[in-house]
Amino acid sequence: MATPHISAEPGDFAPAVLLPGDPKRAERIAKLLMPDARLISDVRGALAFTGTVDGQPLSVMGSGMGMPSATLYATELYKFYGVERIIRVGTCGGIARKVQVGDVVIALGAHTDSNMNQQRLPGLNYSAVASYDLVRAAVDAVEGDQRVHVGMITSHDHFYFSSHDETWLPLLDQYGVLGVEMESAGIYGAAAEFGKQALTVLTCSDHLLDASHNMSAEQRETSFQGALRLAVAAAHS
Ligand SMILES: O=P(O)(O)O[C@H]1O[C@H](CO)[C@@H](O)[C@H]1O
Ligand SMILES: O=c1cc[nH]c(=O)[nH]1
Repeated sequence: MATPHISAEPGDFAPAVLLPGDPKRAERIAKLLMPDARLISDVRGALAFTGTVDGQPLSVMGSGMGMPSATLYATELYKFYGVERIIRVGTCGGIARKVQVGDVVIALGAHTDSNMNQQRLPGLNYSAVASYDLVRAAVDAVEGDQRVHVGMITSHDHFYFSSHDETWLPLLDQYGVLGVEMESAGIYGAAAEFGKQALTVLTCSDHLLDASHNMSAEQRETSFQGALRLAVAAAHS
């Protein structure tokens, strides 16, 4: 029973799926965590793998960039493959001054300039929030001096436009927004639609108010170990 966008068979996905944006990051994560990982879908290059971590099944799949793409995959995983929890493992641009490049951000909730969730509940400014149990499991897994922030992020449609606007940034900082990315509000909305769980754990790859320590493109795809450990803890909690 393939879907239009996933060629896996029923039972191929584990109940918990890590969902990075980049399919190559999905492949790196699968190789890093699961010696027994097998490719279960590659439609449109959205690579998906399933294996085990410490004896527990886990899947990892690339979502592509932006809410339309990530929400489409989240919907098909929840609705057709029996997936119970999705943990996005991504990067974000830092907004709050206390967030430094390399820090981890656990997204309690995601504001958004997208209207995808408004289409679900017309007339409502829907609040897209993470699953409390997953937040708690990720926070419980923080060790020692690991720099981790827990709070709100914002999910934007544009990479190059509104979130980088000089008038917006101080306001977002004032209102406690930790960082910006492009998928979580959509994924959290899909989880709510199907009564499932979702969480986003991000690595700050660049800072919108101070570009001096920004990661290179390669670092953005390889500097996710700290976030990954928290994501796996939440996946298997
Ligand atoms: O690193 P990923 O997970 O792709 O996340 C961020 O990076 C991409 C933009 O460069 C967007 O997908 C944004 O959400
Ligand atoms: O969406 C994103 C992701 C990383 N950095 C940004 O500035 N924006």
